[in-house]
Amino acid sequence: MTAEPAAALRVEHVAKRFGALTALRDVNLRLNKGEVLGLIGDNGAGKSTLIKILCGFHRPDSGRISVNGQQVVLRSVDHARSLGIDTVYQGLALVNELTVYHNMFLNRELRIGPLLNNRAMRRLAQQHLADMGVGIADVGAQVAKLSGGQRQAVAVARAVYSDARILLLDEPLAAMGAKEGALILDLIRDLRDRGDVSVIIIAHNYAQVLDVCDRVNLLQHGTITFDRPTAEVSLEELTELVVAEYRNRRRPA
Ligand SMILES: Nc1ncnc2c1ncn2[C@@H]1O[C@H](COP(=O)(O)OP(=O)(O)OP(=O)(O)O)[C@@H](O)[C@H]1O
Repeated sequence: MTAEPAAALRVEHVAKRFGALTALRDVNLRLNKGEVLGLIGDNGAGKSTLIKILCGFHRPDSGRISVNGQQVVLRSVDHARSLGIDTVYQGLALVNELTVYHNMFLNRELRIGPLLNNRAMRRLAQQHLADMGVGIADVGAQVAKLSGGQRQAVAVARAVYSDARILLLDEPLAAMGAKEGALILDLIRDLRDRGDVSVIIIAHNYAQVLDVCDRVNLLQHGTITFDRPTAEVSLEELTELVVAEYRNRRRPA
C-alpha cells in the first residue's frame, strides 16, 4: 500500500472563540497539492475566521495546522507568507496611491543599490500581467484608478507572482461585473492547470465558483459538515444543504 501524499495544508480540530462567541468549534480540513477547494457556508459560519487563522492573522485557541506535512504555528501574516501561504482578502491589500507595478512588487522591490529599479519592475509587472491575461493598459497608473475587478486581478496576480504555494482567496468575485468575474475565474483555472499552487476559495455565491473547484467543503456552525469532489455534487444538492441549515437556525428552540 502506498502512503497518502502529504497535504499542502491540513487543519485538525481547530477551534476559535471571540469572548463568549464560538466562531470555530472543531474544524478538520485537508487541501491537497494542486487542488482548488471551495469553502462555502452561510453568513457567520466562520469562513473568514478560518482563512484569517490560515494566513497567520488570528491564532487558533486549539488544534493543529500542518503545511506540506510539517506541523506549524503560524505566528503572523509574514510568517505564513514565508511558508508560501498568501491571501487575497475581501478588502484586498493593495496600496491605492501606488502604481500597479509598485503594488506588484510591494515589500520585495527590485533595487539597484539603494535606488528602486522602477524600469525593471515596470517591465516585469507588464510582462507578468500580460502572461496571465490581465489587461491593464498602463501599469504606471495608480491602483485607485482601476476598476474593482482589475484591482482584484492585480491582487491575485501579485499573490501568484510572489511564489505563493497556497493561495487563500476570500470572496474573489465580490462586487464584480460578469466580465471581471470571468477574468478572475480564468486566472484560477490557469493556476489549477499549472498544478503547483493549491487554492482555497471562499465564496458566498458558490454557484459562480463551483466550476473551478475540484472539491467543496461546507462550513456550518464552526465545523466542516460536508466534503465532496465537485464532480459528485450538484448545485441543487448544495443549495438544499445551505437552505436546510438556514431553516434550522431560524427555528425557535
Ligand atoms: N474579530 C472578531 N471579534 C468578535 N467576533 C468575531 C470576530 N471575527 C468574527 N467574529 C464572529 O465570528 C463569527 C464567524 O464570523 P466569520 O466572519 O468568520 O464568518 P463568515 O462565515 O466569514 O461570514 P460572512 O460570509 O458573513 O463573511 C461571526 O459570528 C462573527 O460575528
